[in-house]
Amino acid sequence: MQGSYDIWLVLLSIGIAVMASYIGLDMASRVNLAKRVHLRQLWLIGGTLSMGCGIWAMHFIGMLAYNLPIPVAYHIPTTLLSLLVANLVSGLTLFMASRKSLGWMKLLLTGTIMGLGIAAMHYVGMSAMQIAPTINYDLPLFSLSLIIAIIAAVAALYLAFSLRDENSPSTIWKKAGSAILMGIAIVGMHFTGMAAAVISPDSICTAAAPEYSGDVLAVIVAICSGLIVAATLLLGMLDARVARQAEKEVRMMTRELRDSEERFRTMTERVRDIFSILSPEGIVKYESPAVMDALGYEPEELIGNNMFELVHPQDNEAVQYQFERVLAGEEMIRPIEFRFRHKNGTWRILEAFARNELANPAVDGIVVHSRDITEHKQSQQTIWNLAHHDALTGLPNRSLLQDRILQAIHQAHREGHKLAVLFLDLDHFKHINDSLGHHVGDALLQVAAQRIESCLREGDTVARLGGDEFVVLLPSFQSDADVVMVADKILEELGKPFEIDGHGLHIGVSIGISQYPRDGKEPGHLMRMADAAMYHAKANGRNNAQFFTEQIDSVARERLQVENGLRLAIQQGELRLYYQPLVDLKTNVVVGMEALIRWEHPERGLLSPGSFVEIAEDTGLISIIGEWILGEACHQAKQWNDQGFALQVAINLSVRQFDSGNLHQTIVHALRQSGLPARQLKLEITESTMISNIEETSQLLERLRSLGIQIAIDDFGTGYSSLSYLKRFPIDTLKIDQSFVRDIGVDTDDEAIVTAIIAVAHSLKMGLVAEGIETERQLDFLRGLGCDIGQGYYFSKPLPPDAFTEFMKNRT
Ligand SMILES: Nc1nc2c(ncn2[C@@H]2O[C@@H]3COP(=O)(O)O[C@H]4[C@@H](O)[C@H](n5cnc6c(=O)[nH]c(N)nc65)O[C@@H]4COP(=O)(O)O[C@H]3[C@H]2O)c(=O)[nH]1
Repeated sequence: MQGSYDIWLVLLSIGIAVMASYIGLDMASRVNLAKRVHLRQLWLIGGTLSMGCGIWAMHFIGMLAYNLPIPVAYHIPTTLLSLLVANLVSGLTLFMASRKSLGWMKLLLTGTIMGLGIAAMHYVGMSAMQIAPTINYDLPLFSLSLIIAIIAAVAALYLAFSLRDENSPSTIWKKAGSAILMGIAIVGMHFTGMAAAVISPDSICTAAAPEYSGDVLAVIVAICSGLIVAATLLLGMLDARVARQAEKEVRMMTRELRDSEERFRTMTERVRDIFSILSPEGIVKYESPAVMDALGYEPEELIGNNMFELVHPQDNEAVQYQFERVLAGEEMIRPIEFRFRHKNGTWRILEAFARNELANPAVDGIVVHSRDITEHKQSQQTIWNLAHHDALTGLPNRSLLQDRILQAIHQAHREGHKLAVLFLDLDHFKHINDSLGHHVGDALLQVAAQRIESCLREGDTVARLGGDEFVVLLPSFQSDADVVMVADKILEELGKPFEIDGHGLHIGVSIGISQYPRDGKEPGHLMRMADAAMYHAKANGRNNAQFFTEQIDSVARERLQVENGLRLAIQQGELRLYYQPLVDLKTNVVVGMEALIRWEHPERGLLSPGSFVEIAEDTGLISIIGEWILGEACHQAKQWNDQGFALQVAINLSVRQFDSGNLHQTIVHALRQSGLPARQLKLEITESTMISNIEETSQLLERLRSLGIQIAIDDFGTGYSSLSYLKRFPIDTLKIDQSFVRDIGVDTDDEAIVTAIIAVAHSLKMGLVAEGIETERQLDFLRGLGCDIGQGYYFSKPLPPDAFTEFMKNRT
């Protein structure tokens, strides 16, 4: 029996096949893309039903499209069975398409099962036709329908699997194309199967009466399944749209997040500052990479650890306190500094700011921004040390000492105890420094500093003020005996010989002690009092310690008064030069005079040099005074020259004038200004001046002598110079000190010394001046030994210029 096809129903079945295929592809994606398990299950069930119903509807409508000349009825349970098969096949397709992987073997096997399943649905559906005799099948076409079904199933599965991950707008078209292909293949299988059916020409409908008209059934099935398919499609499209929208938003947010993360990372990675996020308990939640460079830790090593465990124990409480304040919502105005353990075990100094970001869900912690300031601190410390310490000995300098004394005074005041300041001046240091050179002097000071330190306890301070002056601060003591004990220890230590650069050196120390609150209440005052006591110790024979007393105070005050008065005296012209004649002992002719300074004090009258020259030397005022003396003496000598008294003027030079560096210039200036010939100028220096800085002094004297100026050694015999110096220095005259002359006729020892000095001078072809001649006997003795020139009260006391002029006039 031959049937005919209703073309509209055929087209409808093709349409439904294509839609069902599309649903299959779409559902595979949806199942795969669903993130949650229950969503996957929902899409799987929904997809199975709509795809199964779609395929089944295509098949059933395809069957209805075939019009037989006899009425056809369908056995409902069998028809429903075919529907079940269609759904099982769909379920299997979607399940397999949503698997993680699908190898070729699995694909072929599953595809074959599915193909056979679709065929089974078809042939089960066919068997629902209630006609007799039963339908036979043409084997080749039947086989072809199976092959088409399998190929279509494999292709469908492959496409569903490969397109499932794609979710771009173009995927819709890919899916649509694939769905058309698949739909045609399924329809092809169906109609091949239909073509394989051989219906006997005498077939009749076995049903009593057809339960439903084929057309009505087709429309109902088509509408129902179409609705299911369309609803599923709509749902899928809607879902896709929502998903695309959501995805777009997620993409935008992701981009923004990525950008901001990038910005944050750039900020935290490229800067040397460390950013940390801590929990309220101090547990590290985030650490920026800079922590590696600064503190040696990988960020991961710190995350999860308590930050406070790495803070220096001494700083921990302060850091915790600050952290608690931030936790309480306080804002930090100034950064906190603390030591933090580097991975290598050393301590680094960090400066940190913390901000409470607990309320910010994106941070949810305390943000700490810290910076390693160790180097900065160290250089600050170095600068501070340089500014507050003596470069040679490394001891605190004057400025730091004053600060320490001040602190100690505050503490002593609070706690009601006493403190002591010991002023130390090394004895004979200058001599060693000048004679053996600065390098020996420096080394001596360094060793002396160490020895002083070794006598002190922790908390005491020893400072170097410069030169050979040291100050010891004892911030607390009970009785004077404690201070005496320290002073004695220092005296003992510095009294031991020093072995420096191959020289065995002996020095001592003079110590002056002042104490708070008895002697003064502020650092400068205490230092001055200790200094005054130290002078007293020096005057007391050196190498001893003296407490400050009222009597010392008056001496110190006196010195201060003289110093201040002397400054005024220079400005107000109170200084005078007196002249004492020098007489040729053979001819009794005045050949020269010695210029001797006097201070015409407005209240105290005429003061002799003994009361102010030493102070002028100590304070450095001697440089200005010495310059004035040179100018004045040369000027006066030139005047006498002009009056016909061509005399040589002798001027005393202080050792400090040699230190000034401009002595040569000053002398030349005085000679040029006055017009006095250089040969009429004689410079008197003491033995100690001569041996201080031997090289420089001898060179300077040599230069002066080359101008025609004469050099005399004053007070010869009282110093400790070696006779060998006499040969090394350019000396014209030796002046025998008056202490030897005074005892001529009294002390034979002194007479012997005078005799020896005269013999030495003669043998070295030097001139001789004996000073302090007061008696005829002294004069005779000296004259008898061949002494050239004499000076003393016997001839004249030092005279002011006018009197000296008179004296000269009277002599001629
Ligand atoms: N008892 C006694 N004394 C006599 C006799 N003949 C001279 N004299 C004193 O002996 C001192 C000699 O001076 P000098 O040894 O250079 O010792 C000087 C000198 O070292 C220093 N001096 C004086 N004038 C100057 C000066 O212009 N510059 C410097 N740098 N020092 C000076 O002061 C010292 C003392 O000077 P004057 O008091 O002027 O004391 C002078 C003088 O007045 C005498 O027969 N009997």
